[in-house]
Amino acid sequence: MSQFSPFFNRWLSRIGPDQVVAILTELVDAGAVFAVDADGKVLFWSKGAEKLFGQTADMVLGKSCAEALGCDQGQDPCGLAELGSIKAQSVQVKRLSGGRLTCQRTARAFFDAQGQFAGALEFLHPQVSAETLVGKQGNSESFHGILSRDPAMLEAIKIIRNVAETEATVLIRGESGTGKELVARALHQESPRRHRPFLAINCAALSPNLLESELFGHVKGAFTGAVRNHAGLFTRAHGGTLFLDEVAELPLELQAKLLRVLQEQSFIPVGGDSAISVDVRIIAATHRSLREEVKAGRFREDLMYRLRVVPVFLPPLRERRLDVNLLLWHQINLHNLHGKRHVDSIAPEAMRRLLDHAWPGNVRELINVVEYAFAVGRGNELRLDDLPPEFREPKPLAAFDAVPTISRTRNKHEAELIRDALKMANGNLEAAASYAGMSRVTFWRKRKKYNIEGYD
Ligand SMILES: Nc1ncnc2c1ncn2[C@@H]1O[C@H](COP(=O)(O)OP(=O)(O)OP(=O)(O)O)[C@@H](O)[C@H]1O
Repeated sequence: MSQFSPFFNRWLSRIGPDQVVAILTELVDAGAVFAVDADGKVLFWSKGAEKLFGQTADMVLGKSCAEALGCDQGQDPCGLAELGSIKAQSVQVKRLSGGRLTCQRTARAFFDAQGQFAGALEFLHPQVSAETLVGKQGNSESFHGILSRDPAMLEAIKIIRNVAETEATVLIRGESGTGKELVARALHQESPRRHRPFLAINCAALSPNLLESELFGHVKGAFTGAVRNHAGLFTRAHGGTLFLDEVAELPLELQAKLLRVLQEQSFIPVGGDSAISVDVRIIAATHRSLREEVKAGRFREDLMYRLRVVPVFLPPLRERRLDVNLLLWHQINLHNLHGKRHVDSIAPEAMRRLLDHAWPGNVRELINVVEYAFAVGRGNELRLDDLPPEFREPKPLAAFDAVPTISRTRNKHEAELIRDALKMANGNLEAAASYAGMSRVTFWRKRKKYNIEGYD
């Protein structure tokens, strides 16, 4: 279905397309939008771009965008004409006030009827450093947007760093929302293929026929509705990386076809009669055990060995309590940067619930919980009332826990919270109190109460 109503064009010409573009780009908060022509000369420079880079439209219109932005990325700064689109690329741009600013760049090229590059639309927004985002957290680990302090995650990051330079096929295992796609993107960014496309597909999301056509493409007339040739993801990802999410859901017939690409770097599009050669690195991901799938006869053993040359495991968030705090503050600081509310502490009861939560949706769920808290709550403290209902319901007591009193349960959580906070802060009381969402005095008092020593 078209995204436009049949009346859109009429409405657009009544208001004026330039007005609409200017207003639309103003709605994109904290970001710069600009358009360039086929020679890379700036045609449009949004108010956000003026604010972000300190250069008014008068100063840059008609200049080359490389000059306007002061990009220092060599001869072909973008590669955009060749790639067609760029997503979340990290670039350094100059500010009129001096200094350079690291931005995330997303861009889309346009091509005329002859297939010639006809210009592009770009969106840049400041990439805030992990240090700024995690604020009080101190020595955090951030790798291409992956934040973690958990030893198992850091191990996974180490493997990714080492394996990125090679051509090895990587299989990422982890529950939904643990960051499998983020990790796959990081691997691509670290690899020599970083200037080529990174494409992703969820193998569970499409019917077998559609999936085959999406992956391998089809030729005109291959089936009813195939009115023109369609280049599949393997063709479009040539030279780059293809991320196959939920690979365990790939139907058996497509598993054979995938195995062939991995072995021979070639495939035949649907309805085609000749093989196309490609150079694509595969990163696959699954929340299931491929071994179990092989045992159940649902997955080819030979393909499993081809895919899991380097297996990487991402633990669920409930097993990474150190990360819950880190990611919470990361998200809070993101909202603090852009929203009206400024949160600088978390009420102890809220913190306890957050640390105790099972996080079935992992980091994705945590992101949503913070968004919820900023939408419904007010004030500088994030309180229990700001959390979604499932956090506020009283927790059922475990059957084997012979009638523990509420205060005993609470004390246990509180003591654990204090121990965790001290560990995270390497014994620094000020930082530990802030992790636990308590004032320094309360933290000190509770620490005494539970007789928690060390870390000084
Ligand atoms: N360690 C992390 N640090 C920062 N952000 C993270 C981290 N892990 C995940 N995220 C964020 O959580 C969200 C979910 O991550 P992602 O899509 O990579 O998970 P996934 O495992 O691929 O999920 P699914 O299997 O459901 O597709 C994304 O917004 C991602 O940026």
